[in-house]
Amino acid sequence: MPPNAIIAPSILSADFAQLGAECARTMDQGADWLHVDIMDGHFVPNITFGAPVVAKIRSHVDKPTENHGRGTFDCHMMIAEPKKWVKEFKKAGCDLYCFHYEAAFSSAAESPEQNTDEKTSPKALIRYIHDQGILAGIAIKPDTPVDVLWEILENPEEKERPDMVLVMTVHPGFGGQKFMASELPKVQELRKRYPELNIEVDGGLGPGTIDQAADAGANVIVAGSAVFGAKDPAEVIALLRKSVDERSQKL
Ligand SMILES: O=C(CO)[C@@H](O)[C@H](O)COP(=O)(O)O
Ligand SMILES: [Fe+2]
Repeated sequence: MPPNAIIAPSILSADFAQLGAECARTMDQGADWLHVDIMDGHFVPNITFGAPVVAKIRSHVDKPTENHGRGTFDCHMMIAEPKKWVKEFKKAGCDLYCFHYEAAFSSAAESPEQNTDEKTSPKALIRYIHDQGILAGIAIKPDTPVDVLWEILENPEEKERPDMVLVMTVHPGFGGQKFMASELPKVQELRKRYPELNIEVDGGLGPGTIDQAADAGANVIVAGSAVFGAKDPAEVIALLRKSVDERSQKL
């Protein structure tokens, strides 16, 4: 059976003028993790905020007492140079550093396939993140086939294997976009091969789309506009959790 449901509201849809209070309130409403979207204006056509803001909001939410525990800061790094920022985000309070596969290779290579530099490979970056004492996640955009992950997930070196895979269900860059059901076969394939893996979906998740994602096998659910735009965010969080927990029993 897949791991338990983890509901991770994306604070991209929160009121940025009151971020600390918004984060604390969302945790009180039943969130497990907070999903923190970091965008640099290069990897994606949008800019959010950096480590100093993460450090400030960290003080409004209790640190998790165990890996993957309540209060985990799940930092989704939509940035062109993921290795450069690991230490700073760890210092700021990031618990799970999720970088994009597409950004992990040396910037000198024109495409991941051209990269032959082991030091800048995804597995080297995962090892580096683990060496800082935090969890590592790897994300793929809609245009990236899931097959690129097999080699990374099958690595016999535990330190070089990710703790979570994020399958984007929108093109990264903005909240409030339409859910892409076309990405769900990636989740199905991942779940078939890795029954115990934390598989996160991000983009367009809410009451109308959760059942499809849960049926495919996703257990970590990011929801921004569906939670922060709801009249009753606690009800939406509970509904997302119920869908995942019920459906995961049938997988
Ligand atoms: O990473 C991203 C967007 O790039 C997401 O985390 C969004 O912020 C999710 O927002 P909704 O689609 O749930 O509104
Ligand atoms: Fe995200």
